[in-house]
Amino acid sequence: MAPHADNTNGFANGVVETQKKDLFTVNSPNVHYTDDFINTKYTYRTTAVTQGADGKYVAAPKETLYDFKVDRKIPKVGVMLVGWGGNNGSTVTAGIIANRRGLVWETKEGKRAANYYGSVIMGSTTKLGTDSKTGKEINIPFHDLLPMVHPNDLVIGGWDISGMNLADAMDRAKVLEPSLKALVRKEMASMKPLPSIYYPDFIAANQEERADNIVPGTKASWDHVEQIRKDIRDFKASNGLDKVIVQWTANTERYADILEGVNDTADNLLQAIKSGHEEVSPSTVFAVASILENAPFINGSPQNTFVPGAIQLAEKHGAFIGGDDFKSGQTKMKSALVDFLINAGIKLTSIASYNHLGNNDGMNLSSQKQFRSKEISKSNVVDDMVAANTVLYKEGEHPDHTVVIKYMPAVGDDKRALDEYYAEIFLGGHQTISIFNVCEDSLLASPLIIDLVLVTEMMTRIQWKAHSAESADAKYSGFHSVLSILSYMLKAPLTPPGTPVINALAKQRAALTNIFRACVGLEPENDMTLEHKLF
Ligand SMILES: NC(=O)c1ccc[n+]([C@@H]2O[C@H](COP(=O)([O-])OP(=O)(O)OC[C@H]3O[C@@H](n4cnc5c(N)ncnc54)[C@H](O)[C@@H]3O)[C@@H](O)[C@H]2O)c1
Ligand SMILES: O=P([O-])([O-])O[C@@H]1[C@@H](O)[C@H](O)[C@@H](O)[C@H](O)[C@@H]1O
Repeated sequence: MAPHADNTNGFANGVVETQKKDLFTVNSPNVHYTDDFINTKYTYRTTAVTQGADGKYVAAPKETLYDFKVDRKIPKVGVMLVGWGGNNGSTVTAGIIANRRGLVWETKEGKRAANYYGSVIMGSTTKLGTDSKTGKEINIPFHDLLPMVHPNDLVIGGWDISGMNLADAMDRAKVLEPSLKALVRKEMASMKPLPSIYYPDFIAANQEERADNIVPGTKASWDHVEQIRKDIRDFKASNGLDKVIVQWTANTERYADILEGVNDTADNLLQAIKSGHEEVSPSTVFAVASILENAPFINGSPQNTFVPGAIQLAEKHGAFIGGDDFKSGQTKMKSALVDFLINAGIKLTSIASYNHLGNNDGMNLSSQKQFRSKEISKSNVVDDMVAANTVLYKEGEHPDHTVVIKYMPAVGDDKRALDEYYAEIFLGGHQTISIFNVCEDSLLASPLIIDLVLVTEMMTRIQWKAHSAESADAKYSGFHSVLSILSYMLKAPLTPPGTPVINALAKQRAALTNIFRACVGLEPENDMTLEHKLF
């Protein structure tokens, strides 16, 4: 099918993928399909634990009944990236063009074809069940678990304080092969980021030289909120979109101070923006504007964009937010390795995480305040796994953990991550694991940008209500505004206030998988395979 006419950013719109044939249906009295919806009655089984006066635990199976409703209609979706002209923004844009057109290009290792490797939604599978005759596992593409948007159909636009068009930005990024760049250059050259807001105090001073595409004003103002809201509406209208998702892939900002009367509540935050308070960051202004436009907002960087007032505003408007900080390479590895070591009963006693990189992100992070934001997100990722193992670690005990990031221009986007994991093992022994991990950062982060969009968009089409006789006429609701289901893609998962943060990578993937399975009436995936043990 020929693509639609170019949009205002000159990015040829992929045609919205027609409702592809469902790969499977669920045969269950609890699942009812209509043309528009999948309606499911789901029994959520957990274990309620109480502790008696004698200190003994009592575990009781608990069942909660839910009704889920999934909208099967695949909408036309736009993604607006803040920092579109950056390494990640230009790379993910080129990647979607390459996939949509099925491009093949020459490299020194021979021909390479466009793919979505590194995307958990597009590049991995999930177990549907076992063949009723052979007992073999049947695995399906994760993307087929629910009626999700296809990334080839995404319309991309966005903002950047640098006015460079996306072809020149792609060259500046130095991420992609010249042969691939040549194939997408024309389309990329026609795309130019919208002007953005620039508050110098929030990012490194070394970023000033690229700030030639900015909206007037160097601190928060309500005009900035209204301008961003208008940009979102215009992008949606000019591309005939059903919905827009906004994602921050701009520079890492310093942390904002949490100030009573300024950003502690929704009303105070709105007032602080109107009064031009200097502690309101550009990313928080973008979050507020997106929330008010009911466009989900995802923060791919580590700063505390979601100050308490922003979270409260999202909850008030029933808008989706998610973050923080793409989990692309060194930390993704850590969240899997630490989970394995601690759950194997091996007492991790120190983690040294060093990396150097030479891209603009690294240059911004060479400034202490911006590095501090990243150090926090990279350091907290082991907390839940350590706290869960009271056999190895006493209350408050944890491994030493050091994070170092150095800017070395020569290596560009190809970050070098060096890690040492040092652990105590049986009878006073030690295990030392050293890892040298070259992460092509933008090629690892771009698929995460896509996954965050696909999952967030899917969540806008899933509703739930408690299942009971009384609730038969009750209204359906959306999931909580803070999308903790996105945690697999993020270093510092944002969760609804007062709820636990899970960093263990396997648990995060299981949560994503099993929530999606529940929406089509399937039990959580478990690997008991009793059918292969009890016979
Ligand atoms: N593997 C990864 O690349 C990775 C992993 C985790 C997090 N991140 C985070 O993602 C972000 C982007 O990474 P990158 O490598 O693309 O960085 P980059 O520096 O190449 O791109 C950032 C872009 O944001 C623009 N920008 C800065 N302030 C802006 C504003 N107020 N409005 C609009 N645009 C603005 C800059 O001009 C630049 O083009 C960084 O914060 C980085 O820490 C990246
Ligand atoms: O995701 P990850 O590889 O652990 O962390 C990365 C850091 O190692 C890198 O220094 C930084 O520039 C990237 O933005 C990213 O945060």
